Amino acid sequence: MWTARRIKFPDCLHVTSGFLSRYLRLGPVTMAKSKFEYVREFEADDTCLAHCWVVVRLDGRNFHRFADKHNFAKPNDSRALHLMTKCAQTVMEELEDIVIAYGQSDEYSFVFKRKSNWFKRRASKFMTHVASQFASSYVFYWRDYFEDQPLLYPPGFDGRVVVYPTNQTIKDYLSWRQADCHINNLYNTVFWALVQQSGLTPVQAQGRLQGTLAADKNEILFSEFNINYNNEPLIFRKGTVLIWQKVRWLYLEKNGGQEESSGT
Ligand SMILES: Nc1nc2c(ncn2[C@@H]2O[C@H](COP(=O)(O)OP(=O)(O)OP(=O)(O)O)[C@@H](O)[C@H]2O)c(=O)[nH]1
Ligand SMILES: [Mg+2]
Ligand SMILES: [Mg+2]
Repeated sequence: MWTARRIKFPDCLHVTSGFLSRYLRLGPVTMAKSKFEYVREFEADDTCLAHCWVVVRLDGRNFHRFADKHNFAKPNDSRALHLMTKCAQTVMEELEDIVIAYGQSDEYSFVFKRKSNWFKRRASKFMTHVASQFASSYVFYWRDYFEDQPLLYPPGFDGRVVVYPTNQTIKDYLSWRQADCHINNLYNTVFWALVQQSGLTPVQAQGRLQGTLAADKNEILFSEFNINYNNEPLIFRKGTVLIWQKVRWLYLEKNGGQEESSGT
């Protein structure tokens, strides 16, 4: 049974540090070949297949609610999209070997180069580093994009890793995400026009759009709302691609003030 005992603070500190130092001293020596070593065998090998493109895709957790609570504009909130892109940019700058990123709505995909050996290609390392860097950036930069809208609770992002074996499959993956952006955005643009401009209820708007094809939706937008879908902003229709750009940068040499350029 535990009994409450009054320990003066310095005594307590002494006891704690004595305990710690004993364990730290023994730690490396005993743990290296201890009988406990076998537990490492429970760790799964999650090395991504060699020579393949590795994709980490993040997606906002329950962003339907998050968007509502934070008064995102419907169907697209430019602040939210640009904040997502700022986070993706931070991920690309802070982590290694990401060659391209693609984002739309509450998701971003990051493609690692085929020959990347970052963290020995362990999927869990790729995914957790991307997710944590992205989520912390989202909170860190929130105020830069949502000046008058306080962040009401911490957002979360799920992540998955998928490995693509050929250039064709990675191209098709990116095309698939972009097609998803297009289909959802066309639907949402008409849906919210019907609700916001024609006064339909969400259920009525949904009913009106049931069974319609892309051409029908374009027609509704044009004939009823004078909107040419092709003139909608590209960022809404196609999403955002981030790639590295080679730049020449100038610096001044200490002596002589001569300008030189260097490729990065
Ligand atoms: N109003 C508004 N909502 C957005 C915007 N971007 C994303 N969303 C919301 O975020 C949702 C993203 O869809 P999903 O990722 O499929 O759904 P989710 O609610 O995040 O749920 P899970 O991903 O399954 O956790 C959309 O359905 C919208 O409700 C935006 O710019 N404006
Ligand atoms: Mg989501
Ligand atoms: Mg999503």
